[in-house]
Amino acid sequence: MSQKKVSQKKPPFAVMLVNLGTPDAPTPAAVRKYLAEFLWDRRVVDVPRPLWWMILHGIILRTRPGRVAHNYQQVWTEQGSPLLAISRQQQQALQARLQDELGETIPVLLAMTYGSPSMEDAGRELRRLGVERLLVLPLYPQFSATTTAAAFDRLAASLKRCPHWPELRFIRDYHQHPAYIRALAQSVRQAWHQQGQEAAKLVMSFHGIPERYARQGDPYPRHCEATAKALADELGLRSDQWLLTYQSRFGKEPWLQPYTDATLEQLGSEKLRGLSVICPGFSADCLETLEEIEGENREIFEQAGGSDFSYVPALNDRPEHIQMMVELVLQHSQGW
Ligand SMILES: C=CC1=C(C)c2cc3[nH]c(cc4nc(cc5[nH]c(cc1n2)c(C)c5CCC(=O)O)C(CCC(=O)O)=C4C)c(C)c3C=C
Ligand SMILES: [Fe+2]
Ligand SMILES: [Fe+2]
Repeated sequence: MSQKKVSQKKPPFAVMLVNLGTPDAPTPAAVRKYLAEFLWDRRVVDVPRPLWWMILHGIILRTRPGRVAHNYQQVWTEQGSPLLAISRQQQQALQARLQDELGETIPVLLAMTYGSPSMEDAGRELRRLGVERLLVLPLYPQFSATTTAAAFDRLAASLKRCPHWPELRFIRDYHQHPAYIRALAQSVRQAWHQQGQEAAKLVMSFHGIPERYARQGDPYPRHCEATAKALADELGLRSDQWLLTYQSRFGKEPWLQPYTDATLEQLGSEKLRGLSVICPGFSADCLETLEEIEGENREIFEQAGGSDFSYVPALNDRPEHIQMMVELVLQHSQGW
């Protein structure tokens, strides 16, 4: 969006939406560059550096980018990567809604932890606008050190050589926020209304992390469990109507379980008719939802014998999602 159109009067504060980041193009070279930055972060992979450098550069970055670039090609849009295109829509919609709500321009910037737009890009824009207070909203409803803390590290690194710090507030998570749970429930009800009936089962699939990280204290699985339970309660589901699973496993060590793909294979083999999958931890549709769930996991379920699969899209720029962001911003900017 055109951040240059913002008026010259100093805004009372600005909001920075943060998400993971995505390759610049669905090509092996661009995916290699993205994975090289992302997978080098110790918050993401904590294997000792010399060994990890050899594995990453000697094996993973030689073999994975070709296959993953092919996957990105399946979901790429005219506006580029879905994650970036949808994040831009969220940015525009939030700025417009804040303008309506507060009657003044609150600049909303977008920054990615990896790749572009970078935190430095956002920092330059903040300086141009004369912003002195910054509210950072990482679009990860559930806290994990692998995502939320990594975003914080990246922000701190971008400020290391910055002589003009803004006052900072950082939203840690919103995994049980009523407006978030309501928005998720509404998206499920709408999907079921459009398909003419409720699904027999709702699978709530979250991105996984290594089990070891949770044992070391990452509260992420507790946050996912709380979100899933709150969503099930909001929808009035019985305990046999929903399941919590974890997707996107990477590497050889055990990740959080049950795994989404194994669960869907099992449900398919039981000849389940009517399965909806929602991914509440993804605020924007991306490779992991569109290709892995709507593509790959649908196929696993159907090939095992299941039928009537549906994927409930991420909250993206749905009005209830943007309203939730407005509520978070108003709550966390008090006194500014
Ligand atoms: C290697 C370890 C990984 C951890 C830990 C991890 C945690 C994690 N990731 C997300 C959200 C997203 N991940 C996405 C892609 C993606 N994730 C990993 C690895 C880990 N993620 C990889 C290697 C990739 C790239 C694709 C691939 O090579 O398979 C994305 C999608 C990005 C896009 O461009 O669309 C998101 C979003 C969360 C929420 C999370 C922990 C809670
Ligand atoms: Fe990931
Ligand atoms: Fe994946």
